[in-house]
Amino acid sequence: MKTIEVDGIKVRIQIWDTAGQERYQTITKQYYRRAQGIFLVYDISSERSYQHIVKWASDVDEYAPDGVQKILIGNKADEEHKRQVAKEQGLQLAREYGMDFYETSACSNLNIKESFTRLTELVLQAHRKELEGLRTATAPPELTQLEEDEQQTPGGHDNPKNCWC
Ligand SMILES: Nc1nc2c(ncn2[C@@H]2O[C@H](COP(=O)(O)OP(=O)(O)OP(=O)(O)O)[C@@H](O)[C@H]2O)c(=O)[nH]1
Repeated sequence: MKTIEVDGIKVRIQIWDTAGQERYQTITKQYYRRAQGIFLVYDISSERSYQHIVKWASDVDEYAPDGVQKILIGNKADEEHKRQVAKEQGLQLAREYGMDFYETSACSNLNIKESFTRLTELVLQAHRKELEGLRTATAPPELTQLEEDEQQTPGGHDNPKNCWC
């Protein structure tokens, strides 16, 4: 559990680290079910881990709820001398999936806070949109009509021709 502040709001996030190994896959899939945000992480010093992202992404599509927010991460950015995956490859893949992308380092604390803050922001935004959708769908018809009429009124108080008093 971690509390972080996003847009002045204190948000308590619960972080789960799934096992990457194949033999734990049955358990891993259960983590997806209630996730609101997911980091897909590869290791910039391992081309193989980058290739594996396709598999992770398809599992997420299959098992995570619709509307889950995702960010692609290239970790171990401190290991530049061992780099096998160019930053542009990460950016390209993230673009294909429509995700944000960060290169991070858990060792040198590069972009760790930034990526968690961004994912939390995306989850909050999605949650707000969902609430807004529900609010509109359940608003009484008269209220909806009134709101639409108000929006169509040109000028408002500054326009004497449209004065309602
Ligand atoms: N240099 C470097 N090493 C890292 C970094 N992050 C993790 N490691 C090392 O990479 C190894 C694997 O880290 P884990 O956190 O166990 O990786 P994981 O993906 O959770 O592994 P699984 O649980 O097996 O899926 C450990 O030796 C870590 O110390 C990083 O940013 N830079």
